[in-house]
Amino acid sequence: MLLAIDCGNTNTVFSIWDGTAFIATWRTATDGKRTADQYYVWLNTLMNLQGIEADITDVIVSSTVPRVVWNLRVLADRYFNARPLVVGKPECALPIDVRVDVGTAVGPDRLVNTVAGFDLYGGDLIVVDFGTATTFDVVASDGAYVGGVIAPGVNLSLEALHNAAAALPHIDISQPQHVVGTNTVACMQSGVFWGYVGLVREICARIKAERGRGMRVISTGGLAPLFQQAETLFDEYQDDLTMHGLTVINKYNKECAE
Ligand SMILES: Nc1ncnc2c1ncn2[C@@H]1O[C@H](COP(=O)(O)OP(=O)(O)OP(=O)(O)O)[C@@H](O)[C@H]1O
Ligand SMILES: CC(C)(CO)[C@@H](O)C(=O)NCCC(=O)O
Ligand SMILES: [K+]
Repeated sequence: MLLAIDCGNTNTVFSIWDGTAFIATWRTATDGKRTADQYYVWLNTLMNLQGIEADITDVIVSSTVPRVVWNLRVLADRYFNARPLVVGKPECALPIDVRVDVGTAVGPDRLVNTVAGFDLYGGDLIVVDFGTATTFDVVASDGAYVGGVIAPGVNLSLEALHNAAAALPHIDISQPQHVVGTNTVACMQSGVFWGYVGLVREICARIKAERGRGMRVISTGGLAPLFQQAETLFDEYQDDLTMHGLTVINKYNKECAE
């Protein structure tokens, strides 16, 4: 079985893939100081609690935080006797081209989302991921990653308001009843919620115009459904898009090795 690890700047998600389905998914806060032993105790406890007997033979990692990779490598080696595939490293082959400026290191999560989007929906896509940052990945007709857009994440924007302005509280995002807020929280929610609806719509429209073609918009990330409820911004929502991409990349590398 495959242990797929998607490490973002805020959260790290572990999923176990049995070759057909994900049999378990667990989330923890990303922490560069967590050791391999700590990861294993945590994973093993959850597996036992849920009665999951997983014979993990392969490990694949996508990490936007370089310093956690070392401990995840030790986890794979020490506890699963596996040499992990790390997306973005030369030994991890990708089934897509990456067409960006020379010397540019594209975030591995964006490459994985591109692979997943192309696998599920074909080419000419915009993949929008609502994580720590809100990213837009542009997928060409042949599946290549050809660039994109990075905007501040929804929660990051709310935190920035709170951190910078003494009178603004820490709040969670939700869809406000009205655009015109009549209290501080409603004003902040309106600014970020409707601001984001506009941001997504404008960026997708400009990408389509710049590329001179229609493109399907695929969304992923915990906050995408909240936006989709209010306005039709996306053609498809795929909750486990990044995890799906990791399984595709793992399979591709196994086939290449044969
Ligand atoms: N149904 C939901 N309603 C509201 N918020 C949610 C829901 N599901 C998840 N979230 C929140 O959405 C956020 C986005 O989750 P996601 O895994 O896409 O990115 P992240 O973990 O914040 O960022 P990164 O992947 O960069 O670490 C998380 O902070 C999570 O708490
Ligand atoms: C933009 C983030 C933070 C989104 O997770 C990540 O993909 C990243 O660190 N990217 C590196 C820069 C780039 O993708 O061009
Ligand atoms: K993510």
